[in-house]
Amino acid sequence: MRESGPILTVSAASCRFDVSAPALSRLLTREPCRILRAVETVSFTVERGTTFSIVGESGCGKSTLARMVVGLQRPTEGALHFSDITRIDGTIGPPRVQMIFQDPYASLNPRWRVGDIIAEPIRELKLRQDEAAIMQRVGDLLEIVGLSRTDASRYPHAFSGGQRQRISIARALATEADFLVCDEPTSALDVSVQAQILNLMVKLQKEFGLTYLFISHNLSVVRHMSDQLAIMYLGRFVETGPADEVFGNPRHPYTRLLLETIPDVEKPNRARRPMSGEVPSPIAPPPGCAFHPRCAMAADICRVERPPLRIVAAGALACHFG
Ligand SMILES: Nc1ncnc2c1ncn2[C@@H]1O[C@H](COP(=O)(O)OP(=O)(O)OP(=O)(O)O)[C@@H](O)[C@H]1O
Repeated sequence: MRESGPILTVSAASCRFDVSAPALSRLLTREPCRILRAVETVSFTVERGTTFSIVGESGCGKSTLARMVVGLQRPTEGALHFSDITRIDGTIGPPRVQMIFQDPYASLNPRWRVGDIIAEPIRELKLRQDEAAIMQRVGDLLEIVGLSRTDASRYPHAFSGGQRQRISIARALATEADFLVCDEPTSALDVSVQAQILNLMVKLQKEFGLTYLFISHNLSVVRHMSDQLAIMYLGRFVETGPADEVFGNPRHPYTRLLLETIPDVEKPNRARRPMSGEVPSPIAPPPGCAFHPRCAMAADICRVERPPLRIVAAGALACHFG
């Protein structure tokens, strides 16, 4: 039974959106076509049972990449491939992929009881035969995520944000998912609740051998749960590698900038540098290295030549000076 090895391989995947004005209006105004490059030639593999995190500021293409992985968005170029896996019950096939969204208020149907929300995928996928077995499984799942069996009869509005995110996780597990794409799953929650949900996710990963693709704008959120880390800027990966290495020895000036904005629990009085500058438009990215307008190290070459992502130590880096 293969329990390790790549579960997802993404090969030079790009996603471009045509955001041009309607043809007639372009004809009249002579405005050219406008192509927005949300994700540009991104390649990576995710190993089974591990967490691969993608971090970057708002608008850098993280959600578009997540949507491509779950099949909600087709890549305009490149390919994504899930490897077949062998499950505990001996069945072989592609992994079941589920997404956990940022907003646990919007992602649960307010008119459904929690029990029906979690039971729906079990019924849909015919994972249990009779109603008693379905409700037994719903109760088990509620307990697995730290809620109580009796919560099945309540409606989502009766729960806090953190509890709702637990319900979302239970619903994802109800499909017997192997691979969870988590798009900012804790960013709508209070800091103390964030830690509880992250701890739950780590526990579930160990218990069920889950694989996570974890998306966040906040490096501190992914710090303790990532195996591999990719830093994304304007649609491209600029630094990748084992999480310990990227945190311990950040090479890209953008990674260092992201790290400087994290509060340091050991040095609470250290001045936190705010993020300077804005992410440029993905419709008209700057020439050369897209980060150069915000980079304190930028030299002439950075303004004209885009640094390719090249192998450095156990990871990869796109910087002329790394
Ligand atoms: N369907 C679409 N049509 C046109 N542009 C889009 C579409 N979806 C995303 N974009 C654009 O693609 C770029 C990347 O967006 P995306 O949501 O992937 O970034 P993000 O890093 O997840 O940001 P956020 O954290 O704010 O969601 C943005 O400029 C966004 O406006």
